[in-house]
Amino acid sequence: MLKLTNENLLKSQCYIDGEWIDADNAETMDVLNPATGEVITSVPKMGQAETERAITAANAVQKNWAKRPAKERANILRNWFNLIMANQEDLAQIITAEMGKPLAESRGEVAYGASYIEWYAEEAKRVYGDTIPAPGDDKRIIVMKQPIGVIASITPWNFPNAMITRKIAPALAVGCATVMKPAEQTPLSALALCVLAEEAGLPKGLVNCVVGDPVAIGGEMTSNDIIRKLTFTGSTEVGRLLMRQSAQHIKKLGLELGGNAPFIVFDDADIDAAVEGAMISKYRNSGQTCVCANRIYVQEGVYDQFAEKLAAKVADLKIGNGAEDDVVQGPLIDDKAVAKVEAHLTDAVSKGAEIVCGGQRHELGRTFFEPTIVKNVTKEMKVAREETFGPIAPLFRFKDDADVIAQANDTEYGLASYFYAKDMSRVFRVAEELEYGMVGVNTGILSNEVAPFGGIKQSGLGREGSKFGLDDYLEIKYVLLSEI
Ligand SMILES: NC(=O)C1=CN([C@@H]2O[C@H](COP(=O)(O)OP(=O)(O)OC[C@H]3O[C@@H](n4cnc5c(N)ncnc54)[C@H](OP(=O)(O)O)[C@@H]3O)[C@@H](O)[C@H]2O)C=CC1
Ligand SMILES: O=C(O)CCCC(=O)O
Repeated sequence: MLKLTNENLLKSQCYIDGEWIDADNAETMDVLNPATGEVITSVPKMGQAETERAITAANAVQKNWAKRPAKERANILRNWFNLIMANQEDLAQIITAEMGKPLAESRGEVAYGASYIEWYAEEAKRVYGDTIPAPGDDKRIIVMKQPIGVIASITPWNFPNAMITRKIAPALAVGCATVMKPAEQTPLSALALCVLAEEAGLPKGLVNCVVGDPVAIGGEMTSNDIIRKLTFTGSTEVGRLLMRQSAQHIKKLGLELGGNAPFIVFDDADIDAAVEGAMISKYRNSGQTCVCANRIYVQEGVYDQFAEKLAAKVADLKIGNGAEDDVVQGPLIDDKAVAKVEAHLTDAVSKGAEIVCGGQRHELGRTFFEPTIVKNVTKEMKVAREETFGPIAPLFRFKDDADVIAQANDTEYGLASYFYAKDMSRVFRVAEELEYGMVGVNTGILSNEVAPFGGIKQSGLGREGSKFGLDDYLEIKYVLLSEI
């Protein structure tokens, strides 16, 4: 049973044009707690018509919002940030209830999500244009940056709060209006953010949240000409589909898609630090993040030592309902997620990998899976090519730098990568040669609001966070002034 201090944060209706409403056909869908299987509440199952109304509402207010001075927009966003932090515990309880991650991680996610609002509230005041020396004495060139207009966002279940703020905050800060569609497993965090957005003073219609049929909602978002940008976090498969659908109106796209992160431990690394980094990178959110270490490459001289130390740490992980004290591994999101983990493991073992620890569903049942380590993994196995999105640490052995860089880059993905080494010339060379949007050196965690998060290759387009993240919501206009 979800008990909140501020009960108003638990919503069972969607938020369109500043009103809390049901689906036109009154259909609903249940939101389940993945740790217990209990129904937390139900939410409307909306479709095309409601999405269209949300887009129209956003369009009606966008230009006025954009005209307000950046400082005014910033002050309202700052109110939103303050309210989120004041309600941090309730928002964390909601994340844990609908998504399953341990409460400590949920509290961290709320603060992490809010940090994007704080950062962009500040940064919105610095949307500088430019002047350019003109090619003739009778001419002047001015470059201005203007908000792109109405944007749509589609977000996943693994970070039900922060993936929304990371997209909405820069959009609102520069003067865009927004329509969001959260994942069907985790709509409650999104709706709670809307409650606080309203309280913070964000004008009616500026932030809209539509929950329901992904095909109908995504179809409207990509076919409605008012939407000028679609920002999506989720699987590469759905990203590709949305990109295809967006081609009709040549919409700007922000895509944060799948990853297949290599985590490399060189023989000169601090092995204890590398083990700590691997624990965070691999087992945060039970392995359900797109930047989780998916392939762990360990140089042959330190392979056994690393495997032994990692296994000792994994043995200490407490599994259970994320709402309970000291639990650090919650359930996986659903049966499909467990089936993928099992398929990857079965495939690896059938091709010669050896289970060091874990390897099966946990005795708690449901979607709890034991944190697992497998040794003697090779590139022929599924774990080498596909994102597992679960708590399996596959340990690959490598000989030298050239060998591991070639293996690490041998994937269509290019989101996050990590390596541990001390030698400075190696550090620079490897950081340059890894074909990834993000490289963590001697660290297992990369994400923060001041840095550009994003991938290359089939991991996506655009960047979120940092000053670079603002450009994704702005258009450049060049004005040529000519003397007459
Ligand atoms: N990059 C990342 O952060 C993430 C990667 N993944 C990867 O994807 C795999 C599958 O996870 P899954 O949750 O199914 O990811 P999806 O890509 O299916 O879901 C992400 C979001 O896209 C929506 N969506 C799904 N289909 C459509 C569609 N046709 N049109 C518009 N929106 C759509 C979902 O809505 P709805 O929930 O209503 O289906 C959800 O809001 C994971 O195992 C993992 O490998 C998953 C989540 C996050
Ligand atoms: O998995 C994701 O989609 C989001 C990455 C989490 C992070 O920001 O670190």
